[in-house]
Amino acid sequence: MKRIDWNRLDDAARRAALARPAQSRSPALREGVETIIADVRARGDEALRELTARYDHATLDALAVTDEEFAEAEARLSPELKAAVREAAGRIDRFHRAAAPTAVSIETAPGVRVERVLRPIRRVGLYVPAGGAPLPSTAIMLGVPAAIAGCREVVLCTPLQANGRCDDAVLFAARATGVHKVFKLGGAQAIAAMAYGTESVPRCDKLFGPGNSWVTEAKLQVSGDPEGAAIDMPAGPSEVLVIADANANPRFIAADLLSQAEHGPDSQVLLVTPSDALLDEVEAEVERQRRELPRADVAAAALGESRLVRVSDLEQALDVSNRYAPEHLIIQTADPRALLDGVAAAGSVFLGEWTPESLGDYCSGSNHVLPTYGYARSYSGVSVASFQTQVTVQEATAEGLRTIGPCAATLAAAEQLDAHRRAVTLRLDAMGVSA
Ligand SMILES: NC(=O)c1ccc[n+]([C@@H]2O[C@H](COP(=O)([O-])OP(=O)(O)OC[C@H]3O[C@@H](n4cnc5c(N)ncnc54)[C@H](O)[C@@H]3O)[C@@H](O)[C@H]2O)c1
Ligand SMILES: N[C@H](CO)Cc1c[nH]c[nH+]1
Ligand SMILES: [Zn+2]
Repeated sequence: MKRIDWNRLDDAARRAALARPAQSRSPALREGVETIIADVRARGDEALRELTARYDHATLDALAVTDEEFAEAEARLSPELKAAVREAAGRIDRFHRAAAPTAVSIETAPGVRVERVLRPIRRVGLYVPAGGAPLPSTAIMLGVPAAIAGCREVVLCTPLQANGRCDDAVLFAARATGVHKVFKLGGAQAIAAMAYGTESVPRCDKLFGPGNSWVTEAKLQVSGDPEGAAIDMPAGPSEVLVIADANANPRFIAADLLSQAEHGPDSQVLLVTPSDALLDEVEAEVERQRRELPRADVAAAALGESRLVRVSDLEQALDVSNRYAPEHLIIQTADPRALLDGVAAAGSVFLGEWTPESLGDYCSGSNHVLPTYGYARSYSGVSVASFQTQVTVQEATAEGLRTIGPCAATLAAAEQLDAHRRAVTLRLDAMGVSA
C-alpha cells in the first residue's frame, strides 16, 4: 500500500492520491462488446449458444433453468446455507420494506390536489456474476427489492460454471426471493439478451447488478441506446475507505481492508488516520493476514493500488473521505456516530469496531449493490425505489383553477408561450373570471 502524508501534498497531488485505478474501457473492449450485442440482436438464441460455447466453454440446450434443475440445485445445498440465505433475505426484506418510498397526496392550494403514486417497473433483468466467484448474495440483494416493488416479470442471468451448471446457491437464492425466470447466460451476451430480447429471453426495461468489464461495458452501451434498457448505475470494482483513530484495532482494520481487496485486482482500499503508529501496525497486519488468504494474489494486486493516508485529525479524515466518495466507509473511532453528520458522500457507512463491512455485503439488511468510482457523490445504492417509477398526479377543481390559474397565466406570458396561457385563461373566461 502506498503511504501518503496528506498535509505535504498540494491540491493536484491530493487529487492524484485519491485517483481510482484506471478502468479498462479500451477500444478493443468497446468494439468486442458492440460485436456481441449486434450478434445477439441479429441472431437471438442461436448467437447466445455460440457465444456461450466461445466464452463459457459450455454447450447450451435450453437457455432457461428448469424446475427440475432448481430442485436438484436445492437438494445439493447444505441446510446451513439454505437457512443463511433465508435469514439474510428476511432482514433485507425488512429493511427494504421500511425504507421504500411511500405514496403522497396533499392539497397545495384550496381545490388543488397533488399526488405521487408508485408503479413497479414491469420487466427487470438481474445480472449475478459467477465468472470468478459466484455471488448468491447479489441474487438476494437484487431479488428482494424487485419483489417488494411488485415487478411483474423478474428475469435473472448468471453464467454456467465449469461443471456445466449454474451455481446451486445462486439458483436457490433466486427462487427464494421470487425471481420468475433464470437463464444460463453470462457476460455481454446476457446483458444484450435482456436489453433487446431473444426468442427465449424477454426484453427487460431496466437491468441491474455488477459484473466484469464485459458486463459493465455492455450495460453502458445498452443504456445509451433508446431501444436498449435503463441500468441501475455505473458500477465498478469494489472499494472501502476506513477512518480510524489511534485506539482502533489494527487487526480488525486489516481484515476489513482485505475483505474488499480480495474482490478483484482492481479493487481499492484506503486507511485514513491521524496516527502514524496505526498506519505501521495496519500495514504489517495486512501483509500477515493476506498471506493466509486463498485469494492472496488477487488481494496483493489490489493493495498495489491502495493507500495509507496520514491526516492531522478526524475532521481532515472526513474531508478526505468526502472527496473520495467511497462505496463503503468504515468508521472505527471512539465515537463513530459523532462523525456521521459530516459524511457527505458514501455508498454505505459502517459504524464502530463491531460492524465489519461483510455484514452489509451479506445480511445486516442494507443493499450491497452500491455506487463505486466516486459516483457516491450523486448516486445511491440499489433500493426498492430503483425498481419503481414515481408518477405525479394533479387534480384541480374550478375553485382550484381560480386560485392558481392566474399564476400559471403570468408565468406563461413571461415565457411568451401563448398557447399555455390560453389553456388557463379560456377556462377562467368560461367561469366568468378575468385573468
Ligand atoms: N461493485 C459491486 O457491487 C460488485 C459486487 C460483486 C462483484 N463485483 C465485480 O464483479 C466482477 C465479477 O466478474 P466475473 O468475471 O467473476 O464474473 P462475470 O459473471 O461478471 O463475468 C463472466 C462472464 O464474462 C464473459 N467473458 C469472460 N471472458 C470474456 C472475453 N474474453 N470476452 C467476452 N466475454 C468474456 C463470459 O461470458 C462469462 O460468462 C468482478 O470484477 C467484481 O469485482 C462488483
Ligand atoms: N462487497 C461487494 C460489493 O462491493 C459485494 C459482495 C458480494 N459478496 C461479497 N461481497
Ligand atoms: Zn464484498
